[in-house]
Amino acid sequence: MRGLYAITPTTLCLDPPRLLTAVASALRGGARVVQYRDKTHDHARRLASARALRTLCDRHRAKLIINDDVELVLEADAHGVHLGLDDMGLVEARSRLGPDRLIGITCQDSLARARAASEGGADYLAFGAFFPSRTKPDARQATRELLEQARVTTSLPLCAIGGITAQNCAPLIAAGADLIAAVEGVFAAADIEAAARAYARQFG
Ligand SMILES: Cc1ncc(COP(=O)(O)OP(=O)(O)O)c(N)n1
Ligand SMILES: Cc1nc(C(=O)O)sc1CCOP(=O)(O)O
Ligand SMILES: [Mg+2]
Repeated sequence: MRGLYAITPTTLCLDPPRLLTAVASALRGGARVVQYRDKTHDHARRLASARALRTLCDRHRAKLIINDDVELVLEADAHGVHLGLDDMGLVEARSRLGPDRLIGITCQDSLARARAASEGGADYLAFGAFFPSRTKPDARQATRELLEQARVTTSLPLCAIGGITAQNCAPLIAAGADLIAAVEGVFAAADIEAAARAYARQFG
């Protein structure tokens, strides 16, 4: 797993045709992972969108990760789930999803949490927020030095998130980030494909 990790804004999820058009643009621009992050509870719409996103991601050989919702991963046959501190625990999620689905874990600014997630069988570790984020203004802040420390302690893919743009992500990649996750930097752009391509270029 390496490259741009594009995360959908909830507002866009309310309009499935626009969501699919926007995600298709991000994928054409080179996004390698897509996270369906929809904080609403409209199960029918969420399931239909997740299924359509899986088909779209397959077409681009990209991975579809579902935010928070392990059961939706199974229903939509997505590639995996992203779990934070308030979500289902890693042990229970692994037992529900089996060995082949991906599980990403939020570590915020904690190497201890990263170690526990790694030992518990996570597939990638997410650190953040590296910059102020309008999507999540209250996110804890993480540093580039923390990412460097994580890099020497694990070979799992490391994901950096929080206020990351194509212009500020290079030092994070140099510090060891395999995945750069972004919401606003991709989906608030007037030209989503070009925005995604600008991130993708940073991976060389
Ligand atoms: C790639 C990635 N990293 C971190 C998060 C944050 O997850 P979480 O702390 O569970 O917060 P919510 O996204 O659920 O509000 C993420 N979603 N993706
Ligand atoms: C969903 C999320 N989690 C974060 C964390 O630090 O765990 S920051 C964040 C929001 C990322 O959106 P943007 O790219 O618009 O800042
Ligand atoms: Mg969560």
